[in-house]
Amino acid sequence: MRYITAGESHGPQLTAIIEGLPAGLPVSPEQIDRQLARRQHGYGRGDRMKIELDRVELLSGVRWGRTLGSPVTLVVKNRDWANWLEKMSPLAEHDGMAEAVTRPRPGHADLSGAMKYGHRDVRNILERSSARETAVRVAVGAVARCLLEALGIRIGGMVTELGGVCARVAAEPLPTLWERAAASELFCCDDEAELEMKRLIDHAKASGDTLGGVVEVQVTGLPPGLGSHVQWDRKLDARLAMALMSIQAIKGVEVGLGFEAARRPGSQVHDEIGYDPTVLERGVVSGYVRATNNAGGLEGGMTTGEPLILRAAMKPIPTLYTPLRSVDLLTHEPYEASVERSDTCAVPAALVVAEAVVAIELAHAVLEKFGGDSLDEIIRNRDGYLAAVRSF
Ligand SMILES: Cc1cc2nc3c(=O)[nH]c(=O)nc-3n(C[C@H](O)[C@H](O)[C@H](O)COP(=O)(O)O)c2cc1C
Ligand SMILES: C=C(O[C@@H]1CC(C(=O)O)=C[C@@H](OP(=O)(O)O)[C@H]1O)C(=O)O
Repeated sequence: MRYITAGESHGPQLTAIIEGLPAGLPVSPEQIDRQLARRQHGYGRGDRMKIELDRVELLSGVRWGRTLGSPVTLVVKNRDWANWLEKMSPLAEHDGMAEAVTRPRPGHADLSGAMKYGHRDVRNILERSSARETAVRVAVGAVARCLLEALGIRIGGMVTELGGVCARVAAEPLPTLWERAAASELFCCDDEAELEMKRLIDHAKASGDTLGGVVEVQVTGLPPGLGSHVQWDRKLDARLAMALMSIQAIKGVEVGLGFEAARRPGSQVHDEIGYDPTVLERGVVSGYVRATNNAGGLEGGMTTGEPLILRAAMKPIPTLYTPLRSVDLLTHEPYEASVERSDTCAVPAALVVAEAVVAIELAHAVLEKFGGDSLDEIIRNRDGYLAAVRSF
């Protein structure tokens, strides 16, 4: 399975084409719109989210609610386009530099992109580097989720840190934590920490500053053996890390214990292996059991069958309403950086994007492992494999 996205932040629409999905997969616009709405939610976002009401249009590859096996085209329209018809026109009859953005924002793609592509108007870079693109990536992720859910694989997550405030995550089953996160404005499971996070966002907004944070994505119901140890680009941990790092403003990824593993001796890191045949009676896939899951569900680039635990660190938003120092690209004189309408904090939105890219990578890994051109064929292949694992 592969996909590509296209579209500018203030252009008419965002488009994605997904190739390689099996036939017979139930997909509905409602399932996709639910994820799009989650991405728009979240305390600390700017005024753009008051304009947009993201909805998907399914333009190919789905008929009567099921995939055909042909490429699936997804479109999310930009409502803001109506306000940018002139500034974003594809037609040539415009004074190129009249309203050019020429003071690159530190931390955004502006300066490197302008030098690389030879644009003096930074808008030609920021339109595509903008995280508006993540709207359609979340739509692709929602389709990937449809495949995973058909196989009993569930994805959720929460914001675990924001502006330096850490949430205490109680030792409760994941579905309970996911429900609690869903009820919070910041997708946070710790009410006390959430209040403090909101206070920090208010303060940052009032002072023209911005905040980042950490999101955690969890996945349950995975069979052991997705991904492979045999080649660098088949290792699932590497592929998941790349997917997460591809999200705008993500600067670090952890698997399981993550960086904490580097600080502990092996005896306090690795998850000891036991065998308990009684778990098979409860429908658990394999009799091999682990008392801990410090590995976060991945060993040797393959799933272990334990829940997948991934964290991604988001830097603070680069556009500051109290701008940082920059230089004008036309005069080379020092100036304050340009101010584009902006979010104060988008960590909750980044969680939804992180879940989406993890879903996409896992759907890819499932299709590699179980092959098949239709969902039924994938399920048959999966069941054959699970029978082998059960008696292993
Ligand atoms: C959901 C989301 C919303 C974002 N909103 C903004 C924003 O309003 N203003 C801004 O300057 N950057 C925003 N960013 C971050 C920039 O898009 C990002 O920092 C920029 O593309 C440069 O890429 P890099 O940070 O990965 O190096 C957002 C990122 C995400 C994931
Ligand atoms: C539009 C979205 O996020 C945008 C991401 C973004 C950036 O620079 O990344 C800058 C802002 O764009 P605008 O100036 O048009 O408001 C955000 O609103 C979105 O998430 O849908």
